[in-house]
Amino acid sequence: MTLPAAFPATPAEMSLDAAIPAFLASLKAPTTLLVAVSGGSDSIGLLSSLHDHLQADTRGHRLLAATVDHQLRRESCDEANWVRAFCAQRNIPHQVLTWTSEKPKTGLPAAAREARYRLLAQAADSLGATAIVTGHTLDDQLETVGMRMARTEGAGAPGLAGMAPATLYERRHWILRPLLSVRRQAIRDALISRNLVWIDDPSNEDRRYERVRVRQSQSSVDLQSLTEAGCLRAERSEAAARWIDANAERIADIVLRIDLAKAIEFPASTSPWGHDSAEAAALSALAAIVGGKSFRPANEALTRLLDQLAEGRNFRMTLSGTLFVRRRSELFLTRERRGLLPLSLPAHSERIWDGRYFFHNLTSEDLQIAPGGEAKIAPEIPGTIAAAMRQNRPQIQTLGTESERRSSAVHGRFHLALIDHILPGFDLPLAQALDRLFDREATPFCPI
Ligand SMILES: Nc1ncnc2c1ncn2[C@@H]1O[C@H](COP(=O)(O)OP(=O)(O)OP(=O)(O)O)[C@@H](O)[C@H]1O
Repeated sequence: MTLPAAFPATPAEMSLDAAIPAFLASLKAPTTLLVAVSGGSDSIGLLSSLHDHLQADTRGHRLLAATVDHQLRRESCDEANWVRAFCAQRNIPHQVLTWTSEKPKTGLPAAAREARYRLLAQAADSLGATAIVTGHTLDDQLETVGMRMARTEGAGAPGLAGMAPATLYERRHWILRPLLSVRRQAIRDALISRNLVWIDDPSNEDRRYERVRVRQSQSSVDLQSLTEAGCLRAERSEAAARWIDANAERIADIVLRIDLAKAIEFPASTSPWGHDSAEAAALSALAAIVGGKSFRPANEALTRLLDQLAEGRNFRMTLSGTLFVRRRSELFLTRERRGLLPLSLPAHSERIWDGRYFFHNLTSEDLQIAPGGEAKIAPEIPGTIAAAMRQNRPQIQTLGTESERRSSAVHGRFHLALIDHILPGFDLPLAQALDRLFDREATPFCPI
């Protein structure tokens, strides 16, 4: 088994004092690390160990810390101040980031996580940090996979690889997790032996949260199976990337063409059109991207596409909002016509339209993005694809009756919903192939 890049060096459990030097050694260049510290044992262990090991480090890494005050519990402000004092004693620059906006009634853990990463990313920008570092442990990893197993479609599903050691957030900030092979108890033991204390968050024991229930039940997942799932996911991503590079071509704004005669002979196709094949991995990613979705199609739907392709006849079908049209040995993909909605683009705002285009309104005028922008239609494009193209492109309108193009005052670019918000490091090769296909700036390089 070859371990891909951005992957823990060992599938065995590690101590805190082994994991941190291994992590520091894996950094490719001098790095400014912004450590996300809640004050709990994991992040205090992470920060104190990084601080200790960096005393003797001469490679020029820098340490910063930030605490998010979610304002969900009365004690949260005191806890953030406690972390501030902990950092001050060690001369580690620290910021408290406060989540001030109104809290949702449902989905609070997910909303809090979104807010936390947004605030940490803003802090990383303002402080000039190269990467954000979190204290996720092997226990968190096993809980995550335990929860995903309850919902997933069986062995081989990408989510079973768990959290990646490096994840790119908003195509801009790498989030690194050096403690994914370390048990929470090992961190606590290390802290006790150093006479260090931490804060216990009472919501970690609250059985209303699924994560807590999973933690308190027996899990059948282990580090070995996790590592194998991670390797499998990374290998599939690489195979899909090679397949896309070799076979997919963008022939108009968001219309792809695949030469099937060539694709079937692709070297990685051990079982052409099988679920484990490179084309299945590539086509499921392309279906999500072209359709503007942040998740891949379900297995059952993907099977229908693969079965059609195996039959060899012309066909037309939709999958994940993507229209697939086969004409002899060519397969065309574009966004289907259904479900395209207008979206307001207020003055100076940034919005994503249809999961496919990002717009920044640089004007002081309220605008709207509507389906039906101009499309140049080449003669080789089949009629159904051309009809969809006339609807699926964006046009910018003023809010009055008269519509007007304002391309100079509105900045627009492709948005690939599947990978642009959160990109697990396993899928980095796939993201790089998609950058080439969509002529985008390269994905920022990973610090480890
Ligand atoms: N309030 C906070 N401020 C700063 N960092 C935090 C905060 N809460 C969590 N973190 C960071 O996230 C890591 C994981 O924390 P925890 O497991 O409590 O969060 P979570 O809600 O499970 O996060 P995720 O859902 O992203 O896994 C912590 O070790 C820490 O690095």
